[in-house]
Amino acid sequence: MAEQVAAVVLAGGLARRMGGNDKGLVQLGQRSMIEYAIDCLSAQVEQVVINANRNLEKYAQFGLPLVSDESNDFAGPLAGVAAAMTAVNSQWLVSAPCDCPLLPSDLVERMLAKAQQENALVAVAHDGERPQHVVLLVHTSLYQSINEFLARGDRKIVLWYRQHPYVEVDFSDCASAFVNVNTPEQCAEVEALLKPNS
Ligand SMILES: Nc1nc2c(ncn2[C@@H]2O[C@H](COP(=O)(O)OP(=O)(O)OP(=O)(O)O)[C@@H](O)[C@H]2O)c(=O)[nH]1
Ligand SMILES: [Mg+2]
Repeated sequence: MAEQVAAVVLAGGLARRMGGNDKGLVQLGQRSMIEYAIDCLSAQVEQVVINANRNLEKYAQFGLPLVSDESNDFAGPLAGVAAAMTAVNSQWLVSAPCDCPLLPSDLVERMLAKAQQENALVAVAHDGERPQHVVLLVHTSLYQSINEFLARGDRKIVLWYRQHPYVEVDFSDCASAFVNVNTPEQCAEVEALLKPNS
């Protein structure tokens, strides 16, 4: 287990493509969508926190620390990363969205190894076709940098991390691990990929 890394599962968005239903709580197979990412990350780091902005009493049932964005204007996933940094005391924070139920079981070790090897402060997962902008490893010393970026009204994660030494981490060997469930139709597609009883 990577002790110097904590993780946040981001569930703070509006989920408009899911008809506004809180995406982390949408049923996928036998469970709430967020539980897949929670389980995957809990096996890789000591501390996992949930970032959510609605239905907090329902998210509390997962028994993990819960943090909401510091502002209530839905400033995007980076706001969730910053909020999570206030709840952890690790050197690094990994973020993953609640709508990626098939994440790699070696996500954290590969992100950390590459960041350390390249002296980077941010690592971004790359599936071979595109960077996965919300699957990040971020050094927690960048907390203030995120808040300054958001305070300027900026939102785009890629514009933020390009200001810092960053690396892309190649996960093209398991690209399907980043399958993203944004719509009810995608829920049905991904349910077909889940192991029985999961
Ligand atoms: N904390 C926080 N997380 C967000 C915010 N907006 C999006 N996210 C998270 O970022 C991740 C990727 O975003 P999307 O897949 O577009 O999710 P979304 O914005 O809820 O969904 P759409 O409205 O359909 O685009 C998801 O895990 C969201 O929960 C936000 O304003 N605050
Ligand atoms: Mg998504």
